[in-house]
Amino acid sequence: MTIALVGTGQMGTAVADAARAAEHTIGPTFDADMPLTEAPPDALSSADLVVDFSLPALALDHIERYVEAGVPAVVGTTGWYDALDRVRAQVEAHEAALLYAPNFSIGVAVLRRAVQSASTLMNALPDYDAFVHEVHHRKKVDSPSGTAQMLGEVVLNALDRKTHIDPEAQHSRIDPDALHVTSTRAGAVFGEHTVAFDSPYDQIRLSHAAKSRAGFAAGALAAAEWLPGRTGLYTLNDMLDHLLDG
Ligand SMILES: NC(=O)C1=CN([C@@H]2O[C@H](COP(=O)(O)OP(=O)(O)OC[C@H]3O[C@@H](n4cnc5c(N)ncnc54)[C@H](OP(=O)(O)O)[C@@H]3O)[C@@H](O)[C@H]2O)C=CC1
Ligand SMILES: O=C(O)C1=N[C@H](C(=O)O)C[C@H](O)C1
Repeated sequence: MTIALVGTGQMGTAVADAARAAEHTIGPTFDADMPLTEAPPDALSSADLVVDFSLPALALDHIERYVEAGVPAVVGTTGWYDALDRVRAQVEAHEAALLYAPNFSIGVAVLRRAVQSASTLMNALPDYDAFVHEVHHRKKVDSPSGTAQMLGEVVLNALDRKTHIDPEAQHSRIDPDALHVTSTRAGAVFGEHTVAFDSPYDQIRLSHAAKSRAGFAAGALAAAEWLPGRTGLYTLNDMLDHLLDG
């Protein structure tokens, strides 16, 4: 398969390494020096699929281009999920194929299921408060991380006593109805996510820590191999549900 890469930074490099190791070909590549938005309309025509790990601010323009060009796209770039309904409408109108995930690590997909189960139990246990915390490297441009937002929504949807996510630093007491989702940026941390449930008696923590970017790249490559031949808007969970649950 010939894979076009949009974004050749930390993740684009990891995906290229994984793709070459699996004997795929890296086709056209785009970055700040060769922006996709300024490339000719047929710039992706030699690719079977595009993998996008670029900048949150560019994601929607890139997605529009993939959909209109009819090239299947795996999108790892975070920070655009408020526009999900618009993207879904674009994908459906063009019968395009797009798979996105805030985190392509299979371990995070397992964590998500564990958080879902724990949160459902916690709904009946009002002594437990909940919070989400994430830690990433200093170069990360968006916060909270896409993964922390996703995990926060899983908790929010299961806990009737939480009405909204509050991602901001607090300068006064937090609203008890808010789910506090916080971020730390330090050093070269690949990505750590914790969902915790805290009671007067104990604290339960569900955590994932990436050891490198290889797990994200492997998940993105698995998605790239799964998507061609399908149409619609998919998440990594749809793919895993299909592979694991049949
Ligand atoms: N879903 C997942 O599993 C994961 C998602 N991510 C997300 O992926 C995104 C990228 O992360 P990361 O690789 O660490 O970031 P980097 O900053 O290392 O890479 C960003 C890339 O975007 C490129 N870029 C900048 N401008 C343009 C443009 N106009 N057109 C095309 N490309 C452009 C940069 O180009 P240049 O190199 O020339 O500056 C760079 O190659 C983030 O949103 C991050 O949150 C990260 C890890 C895992
Ligand atoms: O920018 C990163 O590095 C990462 N971003 C993703 C996110 O925002 O959740 C996934 C991973 O944690 C690494």
